[in-house]
Amino acid sequence: MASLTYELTLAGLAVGSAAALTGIGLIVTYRATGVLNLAHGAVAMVCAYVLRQFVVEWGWPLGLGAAVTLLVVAPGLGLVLDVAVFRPLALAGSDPTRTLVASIGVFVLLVGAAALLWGTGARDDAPVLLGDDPWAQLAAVLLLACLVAAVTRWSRFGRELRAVVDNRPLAVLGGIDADRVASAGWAFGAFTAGLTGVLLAPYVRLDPYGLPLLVVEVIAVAVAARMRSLPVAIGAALAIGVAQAQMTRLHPEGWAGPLVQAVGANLFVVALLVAALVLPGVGAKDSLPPPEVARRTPPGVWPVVAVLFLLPLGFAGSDLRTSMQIPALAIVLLSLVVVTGRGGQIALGQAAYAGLGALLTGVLTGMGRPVGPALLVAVVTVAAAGALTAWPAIRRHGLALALATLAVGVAVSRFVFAQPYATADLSLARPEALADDRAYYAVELAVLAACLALVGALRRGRTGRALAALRDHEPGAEAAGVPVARLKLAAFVVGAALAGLGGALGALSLGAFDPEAYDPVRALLWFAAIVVLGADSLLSPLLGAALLVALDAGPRGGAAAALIGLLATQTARVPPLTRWLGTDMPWPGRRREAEPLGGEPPPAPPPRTGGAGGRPRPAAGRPRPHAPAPRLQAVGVVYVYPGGVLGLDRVSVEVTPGRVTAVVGANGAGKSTLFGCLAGNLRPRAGRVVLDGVDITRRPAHSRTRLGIARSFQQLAVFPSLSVEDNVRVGAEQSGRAGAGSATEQALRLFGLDGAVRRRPAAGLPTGTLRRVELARALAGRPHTLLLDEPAAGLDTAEAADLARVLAALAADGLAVLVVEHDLDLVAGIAHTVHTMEGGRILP
Ligand SMILES: Nc1ncnc2c1ncn2[C@@H]1O[C@H](COP(=O)(O)OP(=O)(O)OP(=O)(O)O)[C@@H](O)[C@H]1O
Repeated sequence: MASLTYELTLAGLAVGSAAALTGIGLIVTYRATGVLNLAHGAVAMVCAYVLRQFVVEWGWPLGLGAAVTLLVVAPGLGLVLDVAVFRPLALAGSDPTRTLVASIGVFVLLVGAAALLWGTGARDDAPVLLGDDPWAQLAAVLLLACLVAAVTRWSRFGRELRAVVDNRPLAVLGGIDADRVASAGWAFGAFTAGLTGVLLAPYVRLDPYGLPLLVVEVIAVAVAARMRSLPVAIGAALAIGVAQAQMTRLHPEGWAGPLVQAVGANLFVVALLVAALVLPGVGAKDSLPPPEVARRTPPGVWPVVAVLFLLPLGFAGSDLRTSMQIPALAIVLLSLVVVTGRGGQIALGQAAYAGLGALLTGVLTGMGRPVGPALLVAVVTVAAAGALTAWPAIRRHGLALALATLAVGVAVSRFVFAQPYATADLSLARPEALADDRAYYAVELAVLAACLALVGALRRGRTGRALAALRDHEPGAEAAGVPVARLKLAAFVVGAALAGLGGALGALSLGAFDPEAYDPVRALLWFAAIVVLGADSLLSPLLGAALLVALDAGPRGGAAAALIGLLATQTARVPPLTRWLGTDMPWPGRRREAEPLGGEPPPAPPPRTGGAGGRPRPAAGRPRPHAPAPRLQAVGVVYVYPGGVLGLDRVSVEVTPGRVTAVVGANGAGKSTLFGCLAGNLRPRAGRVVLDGVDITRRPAHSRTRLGIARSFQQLAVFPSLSVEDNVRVGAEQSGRAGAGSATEQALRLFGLDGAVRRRPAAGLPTGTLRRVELARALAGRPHTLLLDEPAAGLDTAEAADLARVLAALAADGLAVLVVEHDLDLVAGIAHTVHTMEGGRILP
């Protein structure tokens, strides 16, 4: 027994050391470049193919082939990725999320290129470099880790690397060539990827898909190490490797048997799930950047598309069968328009929902249920699964969200689609009436048209505006009253249902369940496709599905992946394709600097005040708050930041109806912290926030907005892709009060935004105009209390004076106004009460 334990431990160490190698490569690249390279495994796969090409195909000696592969090809590939993909993105001022999309593009491009060059079949003759001696592998890993540690600790390059990692702009100012550091990071990362690839290739099937995904699973060890600690990554990799090997001894009887074995064989996937869904998220809190400007599709485009989609009705045989994949895939891609295009959420697990839809339909029809009801039950079940899996993901952003959705996709693929107990003997027979391919294609088209109409209506209406607001500026959307968590969940649920429906229709067209069709790599390809075509466009799914099916129907697979991948790596240079058709100008596009309205001067802010007793009063058009205005109070509020900094120390303050209350103080005095506690973005450790006697301390931000407490932001929080009118409308619609239309009109009029500017997208309008848009949005919800965080920031003197008049008038009209402001002139002119803060306290 002891010897079996020893043998299994050795086997586990071999797997663990390969995983540790990946962890080292991922962490070093991330530290040097800020990029978590999802394509690490694809680089590993390409290097394994290259070594095989040298040694098996061309007959080179193994040593020479390995040296050229590891010391020339792999670092060279890393440098090419740096120069051709990631540096241009950094120079274009790209955000981490776009960089993430580029790394997905590299993944898809390399997988596609490998399929084109070497075919999609698995090779079992990859050369063996170190043998299966785990000690040799372990020694190689430890040697490499020591080398990395020594270089980073003691060499000049190491000092530069640490400086760049700590603060890149500061390092550059200090004369460090950050590009050189990044290039070295890419070259080293690619070298470790290459080493992993050539070590693993003989023991796993070498094909374009398997190895890259295997390496994706191992990202768990880098996440567990918080993308920082090499010893933790190596320890986690070895521990999981050994535990996975030891689990092969378990053979429980009964229903748990296959499940335990599946877990045992996929412990890295379990670790990825835990790392992505349970551990705190890694990476910056970015979302996809919003599209710049919404454009209308020219009227001629849709009829042309309709005719093209009707053409296959005249086809027969294999052409028709191939065409039948297009509407099904278009529905799957449409799910990404909802989640990614409109909702701005990264979704890398859609293949799982598509596959589950197909699988459940197959199981139900296999049990004798008719196809229609089976499809319906399958879609509803997949929607529920979407809710379940999205729940842990919805509080994550950017990289963390990408990993969470990817982990779900990989887990479903490994634990469901790859398991014989789930997919054995599954066939999907169409009903008699739809046995004819042409009839089935017609039904698919009808379903696709219905889905397009549904998503189109969703995008145009109140939910579509709220989703766009969420995508454009999440805190701003929350402040406007959008229930962010619920809306994200709804987007993921609708997305899962659409993906499930498309997946089921695709499987029904084939008459079989093909697990390869729902491989997690597909999900990456679909995501990249919808992003490069234009994520917030109804045309993209149609174009994307036609492109992917047509290209992959050719003699060699991989052409579609290569093309889409290439485009996804070039988002800094190539705009989304549907832009040429005049549809929604979608992401990606650089956010433009604020620029004046071409030709049209910004309308003058409305000093529409005046009235009895010399007190300013806004025009009768102001959206009226509910009366009488309740009183907002902070009572003994204490707030402590996670690092232990005391933000607020027993602060009590009252925001009184009909008065302007100002809070002033030096930088770091605690003004923004107080603001956050009142608005609901920060939860106090002690004390209460009270509205008209009711404790609202635990109410989230959007719910406080619905109670009548509106806020503005220090940094502008408008929704750039929406028009001025829609920005304001979101505030009116989400406040939960009736009469959104008239409230929008009144707010637009009050702030002089009811002219031609109302139809302009907020992107690119001058700061002064955007401040008014933000205030109009806040007032459109008919609040009784207005919290303003440095409202004069970025305004010129005239604009600040106009703002002061409006605020005074609003207070005169009964509103409770709190202003946190540096501009003491503004405060002196309008405030009835001024509090001074210092060191987290209100001075007596
Ligand atoms: N996220 C954070 N983590 C840790 N400490 C923080 C954080 N945000 C603020 N602080 C600290 O809390 C204290 C209060 O900061 P706060 O931002 O509320 O001040 P402020 O008066 O609004 O300053 P400013 O005018 O510069 O915005 C400061 O000491 C600040 O350094």
